[in-house]
Amino acid sequence: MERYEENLEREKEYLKKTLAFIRGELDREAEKLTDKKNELLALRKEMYENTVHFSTDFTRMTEINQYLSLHQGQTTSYDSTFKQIIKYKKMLSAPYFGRFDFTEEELEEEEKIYIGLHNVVDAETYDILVYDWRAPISSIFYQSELGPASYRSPQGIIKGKVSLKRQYKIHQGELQYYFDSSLKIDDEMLQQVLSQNASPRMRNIVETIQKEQNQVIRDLDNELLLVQGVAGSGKTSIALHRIAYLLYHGMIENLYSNNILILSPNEIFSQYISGVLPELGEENVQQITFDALVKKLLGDQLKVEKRQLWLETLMACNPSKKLERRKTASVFKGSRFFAQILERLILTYERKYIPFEDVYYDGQVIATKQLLKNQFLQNKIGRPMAKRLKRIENILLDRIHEQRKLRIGKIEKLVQQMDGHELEIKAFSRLLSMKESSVRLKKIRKMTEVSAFEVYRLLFTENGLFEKLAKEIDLPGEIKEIIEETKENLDRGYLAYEDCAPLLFLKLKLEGSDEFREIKQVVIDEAQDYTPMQYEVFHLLFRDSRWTVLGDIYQSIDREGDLSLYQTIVEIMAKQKAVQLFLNKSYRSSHEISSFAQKLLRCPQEHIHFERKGTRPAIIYEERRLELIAAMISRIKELQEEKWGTIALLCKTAAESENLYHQLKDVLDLKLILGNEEAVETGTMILPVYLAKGLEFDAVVVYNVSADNYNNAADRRLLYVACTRALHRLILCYTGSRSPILPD
Ligand SMILES: Nc1ncnc2c1ncn2[C@@H]1O[C@H](COP(=O)(O)OP(=O)(O)OP(=O)(O)O)[C@@H](O)[C@H]1O
Repeated sequence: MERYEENLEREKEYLKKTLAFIRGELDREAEKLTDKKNELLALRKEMYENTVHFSTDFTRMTEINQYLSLHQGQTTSYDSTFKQIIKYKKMLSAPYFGRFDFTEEELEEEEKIYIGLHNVVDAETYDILVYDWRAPISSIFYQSELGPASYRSPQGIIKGKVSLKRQYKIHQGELQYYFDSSLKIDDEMLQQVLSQNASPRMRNIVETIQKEQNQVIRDLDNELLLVQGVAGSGKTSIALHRIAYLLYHGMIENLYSNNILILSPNEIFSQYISGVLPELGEENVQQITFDALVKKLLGDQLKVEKRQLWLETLMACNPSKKLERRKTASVFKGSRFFAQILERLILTYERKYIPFEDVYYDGQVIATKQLLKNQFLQNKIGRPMAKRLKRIENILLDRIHEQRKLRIGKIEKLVQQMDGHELEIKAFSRLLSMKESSVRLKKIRKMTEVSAFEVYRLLFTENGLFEKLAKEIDLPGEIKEIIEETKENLDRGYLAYEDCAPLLFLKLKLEGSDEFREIKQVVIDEAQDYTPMQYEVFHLLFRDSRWTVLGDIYQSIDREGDLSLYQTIVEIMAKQKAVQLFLNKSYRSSHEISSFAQKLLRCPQEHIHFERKGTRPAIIYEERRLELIAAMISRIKELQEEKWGTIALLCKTAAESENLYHQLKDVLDLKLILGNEEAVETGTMILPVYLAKGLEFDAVVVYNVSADNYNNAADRRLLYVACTRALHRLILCYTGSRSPILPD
């Protein structure tokens, strides 16, 4: 104890010194900021006074440009000082959270390495008071135990010995306590973090990143990193910390926040995770949902079914032959077999369906049908079809242009012979020529314009074409009906959710795309929710990107998922260096909730839960619905009195959520979430399970777990998702007969 007190004093001294240094730096940076601001204002004034505000004069333009580039440089410098100030201010509350003592091999001196959110360096003495958690040496803190340890530095592997590992609880600049951990980042700290209330925004976990998580965060070797992790294993958290890590190292490799893209399941989720990167001192990166991608690439011309509507249809408890067929169609259209059919469709279209014709100009053939076709089919560098057709169009238009003068001359002669145009021969001739050109252009474009939608439609409308292209491919039993139903949809300009990815695939193959050229890193969360066809689309869109793909096959709600998905992704992305990692430990739910959720799965996964004791999940049964509602109200009121920050009442569908909301809203303080909200806030809310994917709540009440509502394999996975959203309390309630999925 005496020793602890002694060390505590020393640690307090170090903290005091570090804080004093940061305050000094803050003052200096603040001064710099004022100077930079004044310089910027002066430059703006000078620019305003000394340059013209509008000019087509080249020399004046260069002058303006010089000012603009100076202005841009000064603004960047101002921004970087401003960011540094924010970083220092944040660090005043807790400049670091851990320390380890390291002696490098062949060096005598032991170094005390303090780890925090950012580097704190004394530029005069070169002393590093705090190391950024992402610095190469900091990996030891997450990765190594006491004893021999090493880390990868830009100069190679550095070996040495760790003699101490310490963690601190610093609050508002005060050291409250510390403890030494001999083995791993101590459970005590993690216990504390995990016993907190859930937050409506995801938090950073930088102080307690675990060894297996650290491996994912710091992997720089692989171009494709796949992570299968159980519910609550930290996949989303890791994805965001990985982005922060990549950005830190990106300073060397020119990777900036605008080069990274997160594919997010929905807008609520996007909002939920949007705080982590700024908390880590980084700029947020772009997030996009699949629906938004469809809109971006296809525009507004078609009526497109969004994922949420598809899920709502899927979850509805009125099974019909049509719905079963749609599920089959959705699996098939999401498969690589269908991608193969679409590839064959493109080849067939190229050879048979482009209406090449002889092109005439001024009574002469300027290109024969055969010549055009030959030119088009010559494609040694694998250019997309639309680009090759455009090239042909340009060649034709160039040829026409060459002969246009002659043609106008001829038209003028004809006009001269006409009555009534003697005074306007030139103008009238030009008008006639323009009319001719417009008719001709239309004719040419009939050959050279290709619409992905029309090509897709052809597959379902042209008699026998689908069967012909599907040779040696196993088709679903009801393919005729599926073709017919797709045709009906397309004929009325309606694109079902399962047709979105195939149409995008076709469009990207036909036209190519430069839309996301700047993207170098794509992060896909909830990877199990995308079909192989969607991965084909991502591959075409983000051709030169590296990938971090994280998912849990047990949480796929619209299809049966299995581990083969990851192999499929490896094949589609075709990267030289790919690796798959597994995360089996879950951190979200209490021990009791985790064990309960595991029992829901028919084939329990390899799963370790973090030992945080809680209350056993409760299952409420009432004979009548009204009694059930009354029981639920009283339980939710209890939860509210217990002061849980976020309480979610989860229903199977949006329709059920809405219904229940209207029955409860006068007695309970609660919000209805149907997917259009900006974000989920604290309080009690009611929402469909599929919208709660990826989120978490202190307490979860799952409504209507009856045999009618939850009975098949898909319901099992949905219920698993629902239960694994809970941190501290889980209540399930039903009336009628109990779902057979629930454990005894
Ligand atoms: N190392 C850690 N330290 C502290 N908290 C952690 C750690 N790892 C995960 N958590 C916490 O566990 C919870 C679950 O994390 P996260 O949502 O990232 O998991 P997930 O694998 O994406 O979950 P799911 O697949 O169920 O949506 C979060 O509250 C997160 O803060």
